[in-house]
Amino acid sequence: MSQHKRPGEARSSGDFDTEIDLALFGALGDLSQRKLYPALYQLDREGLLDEGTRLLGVARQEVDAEGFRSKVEAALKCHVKAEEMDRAVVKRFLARLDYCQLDATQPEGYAAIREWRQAGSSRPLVVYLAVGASLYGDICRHLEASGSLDARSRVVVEKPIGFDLVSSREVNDAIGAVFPESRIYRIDHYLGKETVQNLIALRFANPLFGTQWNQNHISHVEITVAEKVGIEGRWGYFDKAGQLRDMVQNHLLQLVCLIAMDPPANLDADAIRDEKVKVLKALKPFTDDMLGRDVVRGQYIAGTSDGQSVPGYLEEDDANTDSHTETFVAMKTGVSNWRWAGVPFYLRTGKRMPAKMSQIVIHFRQQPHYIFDPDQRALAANKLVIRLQPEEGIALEVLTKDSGLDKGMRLRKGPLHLDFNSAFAKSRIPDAYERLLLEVMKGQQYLFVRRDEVEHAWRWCDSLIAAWQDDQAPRRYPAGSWGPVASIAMITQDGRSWYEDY
Ligand SMILES: NC(=O)C1=CN([C@@H]2O[C@H](COP(=O)(O)OP(=O)(O)OC[C@H]3O[C@@H](n4cnc5c(N)ncnc54)[C@H](OP(=O)(O)O)[C@@H]3O)[C@@H](O)[C@H]2O)C=CC1
Ligand SMILES: O=C1O[C@H](COP(=O)(O)O)[C@@H](O)[C@H](O)[C@H]1O
Repeated sequence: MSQHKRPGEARSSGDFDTEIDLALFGALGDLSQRKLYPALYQLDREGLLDEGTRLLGVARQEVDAEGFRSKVEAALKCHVKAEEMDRAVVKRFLARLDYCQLDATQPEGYAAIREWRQAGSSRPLVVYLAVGASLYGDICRHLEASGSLDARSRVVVEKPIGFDLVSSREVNDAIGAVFPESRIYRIDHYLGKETVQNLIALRFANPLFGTQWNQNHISHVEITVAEKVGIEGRWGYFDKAGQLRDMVQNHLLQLVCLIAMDPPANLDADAIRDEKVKVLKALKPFTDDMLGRDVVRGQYIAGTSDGQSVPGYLEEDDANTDSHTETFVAMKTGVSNWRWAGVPFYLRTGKRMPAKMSQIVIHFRQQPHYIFDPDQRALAANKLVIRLQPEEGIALEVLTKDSGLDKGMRLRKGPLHLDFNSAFAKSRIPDAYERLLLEVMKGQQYLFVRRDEVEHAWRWCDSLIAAWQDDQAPRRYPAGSWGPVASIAMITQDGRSWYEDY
């Protein structure tokens, strides 16, 4: 592999082993425009796209190659910061693009993909499926039947993989009938986030944490993934899913895995994924009696966001006013093994919360014998706050003596803070999709989800969904609040509270 290039400089052929051709299905959709083109452009700007790399956009709309390039350019203008737009790189990036109009369910158009492949070099083909999962099977089959694939072709698929365990198996079977597991890249974009990756470094490179990371030293773990946005025109999709399927089954459970897993033998994809699967298998299943106590479902009603009035979930465009779909979920769960016995994991995630904020808080146990002011006892435990977004960073809350002659031995809480933006100010923090696309090009799978992970995650969620069948409507919470009051009661019943130093 060669040296890293300067921004704006493309890699030349033979430089390294990430030369690919990319066929992007769903090329005119929201994900492609908001995330994939900006990420690919940034990779090009960083000199990480090989000179010969080409992209074929595939969608149903009738547009010629020039029209397609104009749409992609517009997407870049909209989603890349003005100061990061480099005209020469934009020109080079657009020149890589071509377009193929087809209905992915019909076999006819696929010959054009094979011809596009044959007109290129012998680069491996990466097929990115930025379309609904119901199309994955057809696309894989038609690609194979048309002779567009070879033994090096890879496929990238987006979440959600199915709707439950049974449907996820159908989707995985359909992809697996064409691609072996070693060439399937299931995206969970949280795994591409800088701080999420840092969990591995934090836990396994620092002996300080390695020795403390278990039920002897940790009292409980909190994970909050709060979103400020509402449904954003996605009611049709979201109402069938709900926040449990949309966020917990994938992103939050991946975070639980990275926090709870045992050290892998090495950094190979399967070594890491084997450890994650052990965590998923050890997650406490839900039983009926836990529903009222350990799980809170919520749905937002009208409220405010950034000082503006916003509608409730049932008043959003296309809404069905009877819907019981949850836009918020909080739960107490656990990992039933020696490392984590008796350590609750409190999870919560919701739409239309006051802020976009994702963080993990590791609460360490108190000292066995306390010698300071009894009034300060509640203070006396360390917390490790891992901030995933925004303002990525890690802070360890430690206790020191308050300064001043008149303070006696008063304790004061303060953070040892590593702010990624200022600590690594010279380098831009890349978007998750940049890293994930680069890893696909390199053929590295450690940031992607293996089939058994998806299925164990569904099995656990299915146990909760089954118990919900007879549950009453979700609890209401005003848009712009931290969720239903019951989610606060859920944690306070254990003598704890959600960490609020946002
Ligand atoms: N948007 C997001 O932020 C996220 C999306 N995802 C997943 O990514 C996938 C795509 O989502 P999103 O971009 O939002 O979806 P959109 O509905 O915005 O876009 C869908 C794209 O698929 C194309 N398409 C649909 N049906 C066919 C067909 N029969 N033949 C050919 N092309 C077709 C559409 O083409 P045309 O425009 O020509 O009709 C369009 O380009 C979904 O699986 C979604 O769950 C996952 C995480 C986040
Ligand atoms: O996968 C999804 O994630 C987004 C939240 O992602 P983030 O990177 O902005 O935290 C969520 O809004 C969407 O509903 C869900 O499908």
